[in-house]
Amino acid sequence: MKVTVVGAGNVGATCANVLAHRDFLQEVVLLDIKEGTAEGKSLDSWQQAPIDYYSTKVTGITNDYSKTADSDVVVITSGLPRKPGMSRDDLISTNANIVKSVTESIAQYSPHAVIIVVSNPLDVMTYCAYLAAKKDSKKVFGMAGILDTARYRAFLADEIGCSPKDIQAILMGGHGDTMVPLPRYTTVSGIPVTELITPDKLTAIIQRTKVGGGEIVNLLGTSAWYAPGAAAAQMVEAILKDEKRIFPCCAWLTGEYGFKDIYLGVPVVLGKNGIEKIIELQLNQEEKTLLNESALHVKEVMDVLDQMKRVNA
Ligand SMILES: NC(=O)c1ccc[n+]([C@@H]2O[C@H](COP(=O)([O-])OP(=O)(O)OC[C@H]3O[C@@H](n4cnc5c(N)ncnc54)[C@H](O)[C@@H]3O)[C@@H](O)[C@H]2O)c1
Ligand SMILES: O=C(O)C[C@H](O)C(=O)O
Repeated sequence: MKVTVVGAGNVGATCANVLAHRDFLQEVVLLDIKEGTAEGKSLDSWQQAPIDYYSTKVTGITNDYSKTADSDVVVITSGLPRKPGMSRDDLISTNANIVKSVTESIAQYSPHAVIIVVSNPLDVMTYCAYLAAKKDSKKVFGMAGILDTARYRAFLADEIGCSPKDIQAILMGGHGDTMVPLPRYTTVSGIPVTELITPDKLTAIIQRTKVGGGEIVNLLGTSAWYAPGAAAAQMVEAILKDEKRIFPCCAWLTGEYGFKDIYLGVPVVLGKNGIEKIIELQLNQEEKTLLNESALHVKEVMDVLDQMKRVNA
């Protein structure tokens, strides 16, 4: 089993480090375009191994894709993060070029790899990787829903005064302010969340979740990495261990939920073949309306990418 993480910045290095801590792989390859970055972080991670008691070695590489050959899973985190005042969509032109060229190199050396995209704007960068990889959409998908759901669960745990471990939730839609947390599908150890929290508090938490990425950008001047890196690692583990975990992921829809030819966050089953199933929940009218709004926004930004491709063709 071989895993490559492209981009040894905050998210990529965290993802590789979390995978090393899980200790089920021999090696994680970490690649960056900037000389020394992946090598330095890999060395640091290896020096943590005797302390934290793991044997997975992270190998750092500068841009030599031959060393990533025959990866089973590749996580793409290369690209600019946003700064305060920016939206994720503002990153489209820079990151589309990066994601396209990285995906082409990955496809050349690891034609059978499952590709997990993390770079923003997430839904559209996943589409960009899908176009560049020219492979089954079940093997090209994006990480966002696990992170967004984790934020929602963490905020609920704070409010209810319980462990975040006991909160189960699902969230759908694009990775942006139009994402759709689903209180009807949120429980606390089996108890409907609405029995433990007032409607006003729940509405406030949903709103905070939607702008959860921006909250961190405003605090740090760059975007989050601990939870995003761990979320991507959780997807890698589910695939390589064929766990059949159910997670919200950014998946290519071919009619599910009434949408076609769009990447959007939906619940899926993750296993050794990538996305093994898209789960279709019964949404009520309000939920459908919110999901439609979110899909419309994602489609608009996908159209910008298609337009950029026509101009550059
Ligand atoms: N999907 C999500 O939920 C989510 C969460 C957090 C961050 N992100 C996104 O992930 C991306 C990375 O964020 P970060 O905080 O790690 O940024 P970062 O700046 O810390 O790291 C990005 C790394 O990519 C590298 N890079 C740039 N071009 C490259 C190329 N062509 N090939 C290889 N490496 C290249 C850079 O040298 C840098 O080390 C951003 O686009 C950010 O918006 C997404
Ligand atoms: O908010 C960002 O720009 C990064 C990421 O998408 C996040 O949600 O943390």
